[in-house]
Amino acid sequence: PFTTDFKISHDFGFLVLWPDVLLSGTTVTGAIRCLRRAVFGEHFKGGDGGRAMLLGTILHEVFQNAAVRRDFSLISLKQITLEMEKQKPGEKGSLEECNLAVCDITDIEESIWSPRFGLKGKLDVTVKVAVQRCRRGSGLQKNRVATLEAVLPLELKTGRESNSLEHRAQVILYTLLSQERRTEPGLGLLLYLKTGVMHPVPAQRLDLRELIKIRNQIAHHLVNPVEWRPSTAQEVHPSSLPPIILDQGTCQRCSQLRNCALVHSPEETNKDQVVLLEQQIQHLSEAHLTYFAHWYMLCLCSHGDAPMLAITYDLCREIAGRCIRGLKCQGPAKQPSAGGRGFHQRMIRQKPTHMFLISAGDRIVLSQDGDAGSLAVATGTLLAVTDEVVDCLLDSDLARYGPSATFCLDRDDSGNSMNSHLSGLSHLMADTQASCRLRELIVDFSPPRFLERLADVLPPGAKDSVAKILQGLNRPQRQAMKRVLLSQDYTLVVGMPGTGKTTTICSLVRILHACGFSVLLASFTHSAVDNVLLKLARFHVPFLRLGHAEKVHEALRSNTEEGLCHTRSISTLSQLTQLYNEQAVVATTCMGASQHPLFSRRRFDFCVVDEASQIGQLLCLVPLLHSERFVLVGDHLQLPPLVLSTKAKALGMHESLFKRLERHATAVVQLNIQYRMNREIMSLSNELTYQGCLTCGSERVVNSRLCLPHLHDLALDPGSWLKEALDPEKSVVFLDTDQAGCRAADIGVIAPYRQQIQAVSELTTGRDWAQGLEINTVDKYQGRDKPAIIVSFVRSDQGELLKDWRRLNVALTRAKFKLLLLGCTPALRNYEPIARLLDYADTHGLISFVLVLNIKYVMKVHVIDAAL
Ligand SMILES: Nc1ncnc2c1ncn2[C@@H]1O[C@H](COP(=O)(O)OP(=O)(O)OP(=O)(O)O)[C@@H](O)[C@H]1O
Repeated sequence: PFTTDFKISHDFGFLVLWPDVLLSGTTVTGAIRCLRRAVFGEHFKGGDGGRAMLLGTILHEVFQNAAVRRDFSLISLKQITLEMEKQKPGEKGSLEECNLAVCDITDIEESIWSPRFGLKGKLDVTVKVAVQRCRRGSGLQKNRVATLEAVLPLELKTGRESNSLEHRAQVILYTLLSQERRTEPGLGLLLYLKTGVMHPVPAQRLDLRELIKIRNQIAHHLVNPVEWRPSTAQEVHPSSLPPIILDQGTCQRCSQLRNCALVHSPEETNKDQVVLLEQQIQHLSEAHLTYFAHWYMLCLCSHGDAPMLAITYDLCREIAGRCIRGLKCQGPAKQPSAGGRGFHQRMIRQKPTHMFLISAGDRIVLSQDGDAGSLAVATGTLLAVTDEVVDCLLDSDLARYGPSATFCLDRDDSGNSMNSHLSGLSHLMADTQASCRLRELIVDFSPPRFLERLADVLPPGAKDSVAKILQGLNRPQRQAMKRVLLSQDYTLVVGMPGTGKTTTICSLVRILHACGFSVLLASFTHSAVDNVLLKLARFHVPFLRLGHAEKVHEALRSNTEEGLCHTRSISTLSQLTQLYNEQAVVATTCMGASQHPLFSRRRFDFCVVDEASQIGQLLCLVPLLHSERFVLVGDHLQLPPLVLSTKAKALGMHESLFKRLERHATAVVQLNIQYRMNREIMSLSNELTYQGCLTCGSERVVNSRLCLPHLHDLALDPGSWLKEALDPEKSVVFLDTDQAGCRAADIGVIAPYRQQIQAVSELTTGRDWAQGLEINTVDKYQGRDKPAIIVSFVRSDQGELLKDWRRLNVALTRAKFKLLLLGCTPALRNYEPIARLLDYADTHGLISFVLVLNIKYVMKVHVIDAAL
């Protein structure tokens, strides 16, 4: 039970600062030698790796598999098996007064999050041991041997047997994590796979205290990444970092050396260190360093504002749609298809609660319901969700908790996307040819170069196939193909709403492929990548889809690495290398491009990035680092990158790379022929955003109307607002609620606020007539469309979201045949973009009547909606 008084003494208790910052054992122990490196390690993740880490991972896995089977002779990788066989745990355990034998394996990769100690981690192996303890005494009690059973964390080490401070410290921290699940073990085990020697590591209070102190220092630096000094010109500055250590040897081998050099200031270094650090950045100009400093600070700002631990036991979470409680496993977990990994678990929902902040594809974390001690028993991905069931891919099997256990599912926000952004920034500053060229284009704004003649790039043999692909395209789309083929550096393709971006990208990839170029296709989300690939697959262009198979569209799984390895029976490293090298088209998310080993050995002729105006500037750099030329497809007049931190946004973090490079008009081609909206709906966006530049692709598009076959059966009163609102000939109707006092919260499909969506969903969830009705924010609708859209503007007072004209533009360009806008015109006139829209609607007779609404009519709206 919580009290307000906590007592910490020499012998009892720890002071844990910022307990919501969960740090891994590796991070804390890494800080023993250099605290600064540990802080950088959390910011610029992914710097370590290489052969040693790969071997380590393989060895861990082989050992863990053998341990689970309790048979160290059966592993298919024979060479390693032989070594493993000699290294069974328990053979050489020794501690002066402890004789210890492993009797059972309780768990493998047990994941534990501990907000109590501010730590998290995965225990390599959790073992049950029998400890024979020799009790010293006198007389008859002399040298009595007691056998105790205990469950202990066992840490595997694959490198040299050092029994080092860091290794022991890691085990000690795992004894703290273990306390979240069972009684304090007071002891952990350290097993060196190379020699087979196992060291028992007692968790002494003094060691624990020192390690918690180090953890607190790292947490302090992570929580306070920037300082606000309002009196200075810049106002916000990076906070001071832990000091640079004075050990040249350690620094020279450090994976964070470049990042350390990029942020160091001369006054914090000694003479020798200055030389070492300056060497790392001597290739950079003042402008490059300024770019680095600016974006580094933006990332820190945004990181400092990000919520820390998503899972606090807050009763409001369920009501706010942030979690699903009361989930029960429906039968045992299945193994995923085609060599996939993890546990495919279907869970039954006890009631269909709303969950607006979690959707398929999200990273999730499962905790045991109502038991703070069993936080994060599994993590994974949400595959699908209905009112009745939830399908997840998990990293551990929930069977061990028994059939009656109930779980709570939360979105896992602990993974920090800032790492990928900073990794992009750090690589941009590297001393390589590719980074140097990108710096010239992006930081120095060197004008992009173009060839004069297509004949210089088009191989004669490809002419016919290229001409055939071009046939299906309209003039601006063909123009875009030509510009890309002539480009030496980059092209920006502006895809206005409904202008066939996917068709254009797909044709572009086909043409580049036909010309013999290799292409890296990237986007922000998995679904956007798959969207293009699904189209591409129809044209039989071979491609490799990187990414976890379970996150990839079912129809594309045979093109994933797992799928291709399976169908081609790839089992050796050289076969895998060949697969990586021979694929002319490779597709990935931007984040995926920062992690996959393929990118350490391969460059592409072109990189095509979809949704580029919505991708953060630094994240967009990640795939570009692996190609000679790039094409960004987007529209900066639609939604910009999402930046949650208001401070970072105010300082310019929402500037996409697409927007930054748009200053070079020669690089820009516009797609302005659209196939989505009829003329009336399109005219709103033309008036508001595109200055009349957007045109309809055909007469059919111009005159298309919503088809309502049952409209006449409804016998609506002549002159009623509903009759007018549903009239297919009136493609745009603005329902003015000013005098009627209608609660706008009662109607709507697109709304700018989550609370509004929640309110409307509560009225419709589970009702037959609302089946398939989609209610969402503008942001979730970007890139999509529907035959009819109802936009509820909601507010009758000032609000930030409505001020964003790009958001308004997206809301107005989702409907194909019918757009109903609902709002209070006098209030909405306070927003400049909407005022312009209202003027336009007014002069074109689109604001047709004042609405008098009561609850009867609300129900009618829904009934009619079902009839659509
Ligand atoms: N050149 C064209 N001629 C005829 N129809 C086209 C052409 N280009 C695209 N379309 C049509 O336009 C519609 C939208 O195209 P597509 O699926 O490529 O766009 P999208 O990427 O979903 O839309 P957006 O441009 O809004 O992102 C499709 O029905 C497609 O067939």
